[in-house]
Amino acid sequence: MRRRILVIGLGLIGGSLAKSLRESEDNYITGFDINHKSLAFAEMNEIIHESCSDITEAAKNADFIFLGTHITETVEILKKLEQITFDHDVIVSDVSSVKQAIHDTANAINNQQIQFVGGHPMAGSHKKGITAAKGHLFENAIYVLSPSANCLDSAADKLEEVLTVTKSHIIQLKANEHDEMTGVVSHFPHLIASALVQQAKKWSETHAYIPKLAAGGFRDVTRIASSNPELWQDIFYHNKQKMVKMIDDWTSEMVELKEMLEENHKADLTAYLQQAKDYRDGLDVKEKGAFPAYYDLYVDIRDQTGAIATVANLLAGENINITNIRILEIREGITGALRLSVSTKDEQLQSYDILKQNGYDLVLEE
Ligand SMILES: NC(=O)c1ccc[n+]([C@@H]2O[C@H](COP(=O)([O-])OP(=O)(O)OC[C@H]3O[C@@H](n4cnc5c(N)ncnc54)[C@H](O)[C@@H]3O)[C@@H](O)[C@H]2O)c1
Ligand SMILES: O=C(O)C(=O)C[C@]1(C(=O)O)C=C[C@@H](O)C=C1
Repeated sequence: MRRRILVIGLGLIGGSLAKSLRESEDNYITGFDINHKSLAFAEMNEIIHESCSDITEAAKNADFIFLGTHITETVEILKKLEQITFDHDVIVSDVSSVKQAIHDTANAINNQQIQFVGGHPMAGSHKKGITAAKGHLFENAIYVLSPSANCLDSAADKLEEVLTVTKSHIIQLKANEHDEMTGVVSHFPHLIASALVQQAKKWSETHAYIPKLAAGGFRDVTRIASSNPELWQDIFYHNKQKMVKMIDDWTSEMVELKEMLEENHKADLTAYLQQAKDYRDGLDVKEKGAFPAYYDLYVDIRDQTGAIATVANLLAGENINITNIRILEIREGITGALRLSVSTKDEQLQSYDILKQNGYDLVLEE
C-alpha cells in the first residue's frame, strides 16, 4: 500500500519536497495551500496527486504530514494538528530554517498519535513559491532532522526512509545547536548581505557609477539579499537571540579590522585575510566521502550567442556531465568566465584537454 503523504504549504520548499516525494511510486501525495493558484498549479503540473480543501479531513488518514510553511505559520498549524483525532498514528515533520520555536510547540503537543520529527533541508534559493519548486533541489544537500523530546526512534527512521528519494544526506541535530550553526552560516550572512546592499544604495545617492562598478564580487556576496523579505524577517525573528549575539561579535570584529587599517598593521591584516582564505578554501575540500566532491574548471568565453552551448556540447560529446554551471563577470561584448563543475577528477582533466584542444583559455581548480 502506498504511503499517504500530506504536504501543507506548497511554496519553494514544500513544492520541491512534494515534487521529489512524488517521484517514488510508494507515495501518494495530497497537497494543501491557502493560495488557490499555487494549489491549482501543483495539481496541474503533477507535483501532487490531489489537492484538498480541508486540512483536518486530509490529515486524518495521512501517514506523514510535512509542513512547508513559514515558521510562524508552522507553529500555528502544529497547534491545529494537535486537536485532530487521526485514524492512526502519524509522523509530522516541517522544513523550517529555525528549529527551537517549532520544538517548543511540538514538545508541548498533547496528542499521543503525533510523532514529531523536525526537518530542515539545507538547500533553497532566493526565489519563492511553487513556480520555483524543483524536484532535485535537495539532491546532495544536508537534510537536518531533529526529533522531538517524546518521539520514538522508529519515527525518525521511517522519516529518513521516506526522504531517501530526495537523495539528500540526513544528519540529526538538537534544535539549539542547529539554530546556532545555521545562524552562523545561513541566517547571519543574509543579514550582512542586505546590509552591504543598503550601504551601496546609500553611497550610490552621491556616487552615480556604483551600480555599474558592482561586478562579480559584489554580486557573489549579495545574491541572497534578493531573497523573500517576509520569509527572512520570520527567520531572523525566530533566531533573534543568536542574531543579536552575532551582530555584537561582528561589531567587535569590525572594530579590530578598523584598528589594523588605521594603525597600518599590514602583517596582521595579511594574516587575517590568509586565515579567512584557508578556512574558506577548506570548505570545498575535494574528498570523496559522505558528501559529494566537485571539480571545477574556469573557461574564458566571449559574450556571443551559443557560446555556452558550444562548450557544453563539446563536453557532452565525450559523455561528460556538467553538474553545475555558472557565469562569472560576463559583460556585454567582452569575455566572461564560465565556472563548470564535474564530479570526478578524471572528468575534470578530460574536460580540460578537450576544451584546450578546441582553443579555449581555461584554468583548472586544483
Ligand atoms: N527559501 C529557502 O531557501 C528555504 C530553504 C530551506 C528551508 N526553508 C524553510 O521552508 C519554509 C518555507 O519557505 P519557502 O521559501 O518555501 O516559502 P514560500 O513563501 O515559497 O512558500 C510558503 C507557502 O506556504 C503557503 N502558506 C502560507 N500560509 C499557509 C497556511 N496557513 N496553510 C497552508 N499554506 C500556507 C504560501 O501560500 C506559500 O505557498 C520556511 O519555514 C523556511 O524557513 C526555506
Ligand atoms: O541558496 C540560497 O539562496 C539560500 O539561502 C539557501 C539557504 C542557505 O543556504 O542559507 C537558506 C535558508 C535555508 O534555511 C537553507 C538554505
